[in-house]
Amino acid sequence: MAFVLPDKPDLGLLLANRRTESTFEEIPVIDIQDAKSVDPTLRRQLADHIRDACINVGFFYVKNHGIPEEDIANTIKAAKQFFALPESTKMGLDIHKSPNYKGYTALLGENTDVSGLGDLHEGFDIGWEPRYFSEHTNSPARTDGVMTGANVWPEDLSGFKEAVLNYYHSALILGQLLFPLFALALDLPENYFDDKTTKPAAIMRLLHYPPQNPTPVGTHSRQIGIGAHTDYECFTILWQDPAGGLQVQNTSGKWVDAVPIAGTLVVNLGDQFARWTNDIFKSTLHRVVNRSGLQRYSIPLFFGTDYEVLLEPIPTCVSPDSPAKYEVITAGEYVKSRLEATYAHSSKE
Ligand SMILES: O=C(O)CCC(=O)C(=O)O
Ligand SMILES: [Fe+2]
Repeated sequence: MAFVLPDKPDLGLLLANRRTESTFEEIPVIDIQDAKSVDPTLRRQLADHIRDACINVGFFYVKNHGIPEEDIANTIKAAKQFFALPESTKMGLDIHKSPNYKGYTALLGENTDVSGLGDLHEGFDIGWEPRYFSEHTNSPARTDGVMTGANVWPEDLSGFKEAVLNYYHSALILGQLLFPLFALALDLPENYFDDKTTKPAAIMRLLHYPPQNPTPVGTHSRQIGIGAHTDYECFTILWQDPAGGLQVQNTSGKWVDAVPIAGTLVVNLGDQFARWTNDIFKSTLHRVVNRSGLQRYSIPLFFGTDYEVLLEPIPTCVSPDSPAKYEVITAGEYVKSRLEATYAHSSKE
């Protein structure tokens, strides 16, 4: 579905000058039901809303996202069963044993904010599963260069793998729907990312956050659910349960609650998009503090370009006044270096 852009000779300056320092108090909710409309005006309108969110906030909720509620419910049920397993069983799938960070992360195993003392969550990470996808799609065999590494799965947890991969597959479809909208939001042809996302590079996590003790007023705990960080890939698709606790920092430094809204998912931009756009799209700092008194579960899926793609600034996002800020490296090298830093403190080597 090609969308013909009107002539915009000043496009480069126009986009590069879109950089904003505005702050925000709320995270917008965007209905994406027109994402595949045959009417290009509706797609353009939707992309304009997305652009506003991307240049001002870096976060938005999506309504009508298309991931079946049943897939979500089955995956959360599977996550609860997995995290209830004995620690020794989960440690059999220790992420440090896997090439490229697949498997189980114990409580405090990650330290997302280097000034923190470890994150109060446990997690389970997967990526692309070749056998499943060759049965379900026509995707060719793939290699992931420096990010190559097979998934690991718990034994004897009936239905776990199917539930998790079903959700993963649905979330990938949503991601593939969003890429053309991000392209339009950048005044690029809708298919701009097609040849850069031929074999979705997406890591998905199941996360479990036990409730944390209240911190005395005026003090800040150095152990929270997940320390303040930005994500590494282009964008994250996040399901969060009703317990709440996700917070997003605005440009004034205030933490704004990303309150769970039933029927929506949160989408936030990551550092790959900040690099593509020379920071015109915001990769916004966020964290989780689970003060609900409840067990909290969430499912982030981090969607980036193919791992061998170079993260080069889009020409219209640089100008003499806004020169390129970032060294050009491949998506795989970039993601790998960020994962190494995150897990460095719990690495046994
Ligand atoms: O659990 C959440 O709500 C957010 C998780 C997150 O920010 C991440 O895993 O990068
Ligand atoms: Fe994150």
